[in-house]
Amino acid sequence: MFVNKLIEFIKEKNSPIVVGLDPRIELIPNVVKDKYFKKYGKTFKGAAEAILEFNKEIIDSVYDIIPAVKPQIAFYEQYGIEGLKVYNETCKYASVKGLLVIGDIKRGDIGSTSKAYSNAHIGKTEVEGESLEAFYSDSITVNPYLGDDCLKEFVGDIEQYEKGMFILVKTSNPTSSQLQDLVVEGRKIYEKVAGIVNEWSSKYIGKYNYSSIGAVVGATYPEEAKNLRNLMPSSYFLVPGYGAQGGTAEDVIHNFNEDGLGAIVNSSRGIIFAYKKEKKWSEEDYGKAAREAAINMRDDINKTLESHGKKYW
Ligand SMILES: O=C(O)c1cc(=O)[nH]c(=O)n1[C@@H]1O[C@H](COP(=O)(O)O)[C@@H](O)[C@H]1O
Repeated sequence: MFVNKLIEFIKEKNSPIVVGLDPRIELIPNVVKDKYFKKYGKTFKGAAEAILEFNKEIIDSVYDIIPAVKPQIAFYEQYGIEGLKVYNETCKYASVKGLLVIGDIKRGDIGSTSKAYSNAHIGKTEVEGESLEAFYSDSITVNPYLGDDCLKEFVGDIEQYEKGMFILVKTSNPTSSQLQDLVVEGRKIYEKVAGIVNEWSSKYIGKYNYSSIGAVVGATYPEEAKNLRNLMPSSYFLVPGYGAQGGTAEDVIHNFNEDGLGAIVNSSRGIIFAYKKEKKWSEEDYGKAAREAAINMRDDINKTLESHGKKYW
């Protein structure tokens, strides 16, 4: 079951953090880019191959200190088919290195279309009686705004293939309140979504009392997190927004339960492009810089959890 593995990896590595693999070609070191642009020209193929080498070095540098990575598919899609191939190669490489892969795909459509998205990312696609895997991931992000019949289509594959999903509840962006905080029938919309997530979560609880059906709760909304933690006690929270978006360890603390579990905090730019932030790093050191940034983030969150009496393992 996805959530059991996630918890075991978090405990083994003493690390409730996720590294987001959101490559931006303009920030990839020239030593990597130049090689591929020379070989393939300034093309999608050149960009995609540079991204793959970059991602592999990042994964090699952090795989032993984190439980999971989260590639955001948009950063690959923008390079067309070549980008999508590299998305999948990145997911598989991370998995071979012993990491859980959270495919940040944010899908959701009418039921029958959601099923096709589910086949593509956490299930299998049938071709004349053959069951084939399109893209590899252990868990995905899902947009709930089409309602229950959309979510239901992902749940079948979660059960059958022991995968997970994180449903968007309260997102980290500055204007997330514009729609998510509207009050309808006495409750904010994100609270209503939390109610739906809680219902789905409680049907798929693993051996550590957490569910493979989780929620996305932005690090930038600590007050809302307190409320959401109570509304979805068994849901695992994916918490993006630490670092580059301004979220701090203190901000994310309410996403964790008293057992020190219940949340996994993501940082993308802050880790993978850490080499850009300090003069001490040369371009070639981008892997080392990412490792140091991931260790600092892990220690920051662990120290803060301990100071709140929330870490017991
Ligand atoms: O689902 C997500 O991962 C997500 C939800 C959300 O509310 N906010 C958010 O930033 N994200 C993703 O988390 C990552 C944040 O990246 P950084 O801001 O670079 O750390 C990006 O991949 C976003 O798409």
